[in-house]
Amino acid sequence: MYKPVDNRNAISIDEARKIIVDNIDSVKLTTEKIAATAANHRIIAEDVTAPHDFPTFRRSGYDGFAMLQSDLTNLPADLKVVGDIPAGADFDRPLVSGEAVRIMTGGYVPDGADIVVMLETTRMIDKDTVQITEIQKKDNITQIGDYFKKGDTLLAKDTEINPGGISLLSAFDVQEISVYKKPTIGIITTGSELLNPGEKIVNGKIFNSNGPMIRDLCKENGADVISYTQIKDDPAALKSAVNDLLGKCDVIITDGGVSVGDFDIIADLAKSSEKLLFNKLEMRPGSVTTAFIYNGTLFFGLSGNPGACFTGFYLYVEYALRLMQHQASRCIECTGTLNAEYTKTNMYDRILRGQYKFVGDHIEIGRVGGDASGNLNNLQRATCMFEIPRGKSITSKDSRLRTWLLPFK
Ligand SMILES: Nc1nc2c(c(=O)[nH]1)N[C@H]1C(S)=C(S)[C@@H](COP(=O)(O)OP(=O)(O)OC[C@H]3O[C@@H](n4cnc5c(N)ncnc54)[C@H](O)[C@@H]3O)O[C@H]1N2
Ligand code: MOO
Repeated sequence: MYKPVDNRNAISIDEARKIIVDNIDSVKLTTEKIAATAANHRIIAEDVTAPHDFPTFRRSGYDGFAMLQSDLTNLPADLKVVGDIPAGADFDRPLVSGEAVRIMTGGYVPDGADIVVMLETTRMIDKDTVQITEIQKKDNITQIGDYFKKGDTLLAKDTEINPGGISLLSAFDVQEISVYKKPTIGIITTGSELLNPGEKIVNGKIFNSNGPMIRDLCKENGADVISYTQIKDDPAALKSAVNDLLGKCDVIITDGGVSVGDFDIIADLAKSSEKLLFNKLEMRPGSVTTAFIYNGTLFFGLSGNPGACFTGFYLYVEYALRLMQHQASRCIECTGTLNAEYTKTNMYDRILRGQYKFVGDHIEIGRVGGDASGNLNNLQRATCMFEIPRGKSITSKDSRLRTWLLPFK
């Protein structure tokens, strides 16, 4: 018994992404408080402002001597060294005319002092007297609040924190912050041909290579993969795997079974969903990449072909995962210059896996490995993807093509 072939409405990459944007609110991430030092690459959910001025005391920018500028009008000037201020030390009285204190970089500049003279432009003429011979251009003092005033924004809401931000939070002893919870993901790979690791390879069977790739792509895009299952092409098994995940995941990603075959069970699930977002794209590979909302959960049905799975993830799932975390895609869209003629043509835009390099003032792009959608020989090596426009003409060398530079590559 064969299924009839369904007619699907093909849309462009940009139309599909617009649909994702319009429906991303179906996933609303709640917030949680976490330790600031554990927040690298998390997205801050509310502004963090400076609890006080920074620096909190007048700070020396150099190792040298602190003194009064008015003592330096006639050079050479000999000043009495009345103390030593190593890093971390306080000084218990204001400095007065004729005095200098030895001070270290970052040291507290005592009241009264209004200049720090670098060690290199001083000399000790006896154990307690320092002599300054050169005119000083700068005071070398960082004033209270020079870098931040109390109430200034340290990190704005929706910022992705990086180690620089962690440093900022630490500088102000902000120990806990509010961040968006990571999107929770359930992955279901489908296919009766899929072996489990360690099983014997026989005709018709393959190891599941897309599942582990999707799992790590999700993780590197800030998501929490809370479930990972491999099922046969069996509608009952799919239903049960989906039911187990509903309500627990923000997004469910399936792989395989989205085409028009008799066992394309995801295609059937998509049809029974409350909202089909798309199930045919004017691109290859990955033309059957599907997205839909089923029982309130956002689903992405990636193609089983490894090249199509890879392409579909970067163009749509990465885009959506970043969007739900209030971030732009990390795939940098730019124009690349093709390094060799490409002769294949197609009725749909073809997205090739490639490599790029910066050459002078442009980005040179070229194919890497095979272009068949089932070919996985370039998944590791591809550092970019680029678009061969649809149509009947050959794409010549030096064509300028829409390109996406891939993150973490
Ligand atoms: N009559 C038609 N047949 C096909 C069409 C079509 O339009 N009409 N489209 C072709 C295109 S294009 C693609 S792409 C595939 C899409 O197929 P599915 O996404 O439904 O995926 P499957 O049929 O399940 O598998 C395709 C291919 O990928 C292998 N696979 C599946 N899962 C994995 C995995 N986890 N790891 C590695 N490889 C996997 C699977 O064994 C197949 O070889 O449909 C074409 N057919
Ligand atoms: O979706 Mo298929 O990957 O277009 O070749």
